[in-house]
Amino acid sequence: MHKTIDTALKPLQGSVTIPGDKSISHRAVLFAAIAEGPSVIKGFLNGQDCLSTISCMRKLGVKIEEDGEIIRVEGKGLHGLNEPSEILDVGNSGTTVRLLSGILAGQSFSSVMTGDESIGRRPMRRVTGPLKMMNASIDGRDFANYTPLCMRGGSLQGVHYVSPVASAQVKSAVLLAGLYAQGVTRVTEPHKSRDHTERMLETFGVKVETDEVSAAVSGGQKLTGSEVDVPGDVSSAVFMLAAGALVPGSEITVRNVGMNPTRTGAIDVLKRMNADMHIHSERMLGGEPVADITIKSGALQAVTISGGEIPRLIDEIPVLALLATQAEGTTVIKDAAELKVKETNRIDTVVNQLNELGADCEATDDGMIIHGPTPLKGGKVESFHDHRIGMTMSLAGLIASDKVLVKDTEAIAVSYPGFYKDLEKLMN
Ligand SMILES: O=C(O)C1=C[C@@H](OP(=O)(O)O)[C@@H](O)[C@H](O)C1
Ligand SMILES: C=C(OP(=O)(O)O)C(=O)O
Repeated sequence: MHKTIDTALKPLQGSVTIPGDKSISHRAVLFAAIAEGPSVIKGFLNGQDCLSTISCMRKLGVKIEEDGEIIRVEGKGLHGLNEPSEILDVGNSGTTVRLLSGILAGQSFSSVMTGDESIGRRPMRRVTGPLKMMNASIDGRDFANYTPLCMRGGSLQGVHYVSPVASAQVKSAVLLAGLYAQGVTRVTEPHKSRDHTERMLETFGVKVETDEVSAAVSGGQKLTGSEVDVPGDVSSAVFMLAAGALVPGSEITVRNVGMNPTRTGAIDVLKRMNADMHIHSERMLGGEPVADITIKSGALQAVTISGGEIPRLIDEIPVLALLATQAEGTTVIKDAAELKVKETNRIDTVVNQLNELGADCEATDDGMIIHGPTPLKGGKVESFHDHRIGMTMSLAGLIASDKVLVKDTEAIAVSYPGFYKDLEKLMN
């Protein structure tokens, strides 16, 4: 499916409510499945990735009822999952394959996970390595680095894993395996990654010990079924905020934005870019901070984005790059080599597709350099089946001088199925 985006002829106005957080929705289903007793998840994201998590857990024998944004899960307890008779298909979801690896590492049965072509290119040794250190038996292409992964676990031993990458998927997989392991399992990262696992394990009754860059659990702790309220996904909200910042004369409000400090790097960057933004109605929802954000369009300044800030905005870099094409000065994004192992190599795809429309971006080894402001022109661009690239290029179409055709936009349903509907609401 291709989508043609027309230049926005009038300012955006009004408000949208941001749908559920993808990271939190995955975790809610996974943790509820291995908890004892029923759980109810409210505000669940019905994106393709989270639906892949539901489908894998069903194949492991978990009863899950879907009722729009409300999901009911009959927990099976830590040791109640069944050996699956079919291959577990994670679709396009890195979070599903990596977090589920941690749970499957604790099962004495055999299971096989695979996913789409993009998943088949993403590195899995970062999780299978530490899980093997804990005593899980895992095989796959290139010595368990690529899917399909074949796992048989059980009898795990706790470890202190010092991860070379700041990755919440690695941290979560190891901590989940740690629930099945003898003794204490600790993960230390170079920078703090999103901490939804630590927060939600506590909601399910597990004691997690944390400090700035480490998290630890003791094995054998059971989870108790719970009620989870999923806040809106800040990663999706940033697309709407960018639309409001870019289309001249706009003033919009995005509601229900998850404001977990491990996720709000892009909000900090928008402030540094001088975006006219007001954060209000701050509140707590399901153990996570939430707010509404009003933004007006206006002149933007170039910024430098690097270091410990990168994990706090890793998924927002494509759209921040688009904003940088319209900012005064040179934006430098570095320390972001992780972008190369996402759904696409997001350094190359972002730089090449923005340049197709007349931007002035250069790829570097660990990021990109963007010279702005440059007017964007119409054209045909690829999403390469990467949801974040599809949304970024669609927003480029709003400010380009002519129509932009974005290819394969169905991928957007991976994280934000209502993206065009929300955008159209702001355009009417
Ligand atoms: O744990 C999570 O829910 C996620 C962690 C991040 O990946 P890494 O752990 O690879 O950094 C992020 O890019 C992904 O969209 C979701
Ligand atoms: C990288 C992403 O997700 P995942 O790793 O779950 O595929 C993303 O949502 O941008």
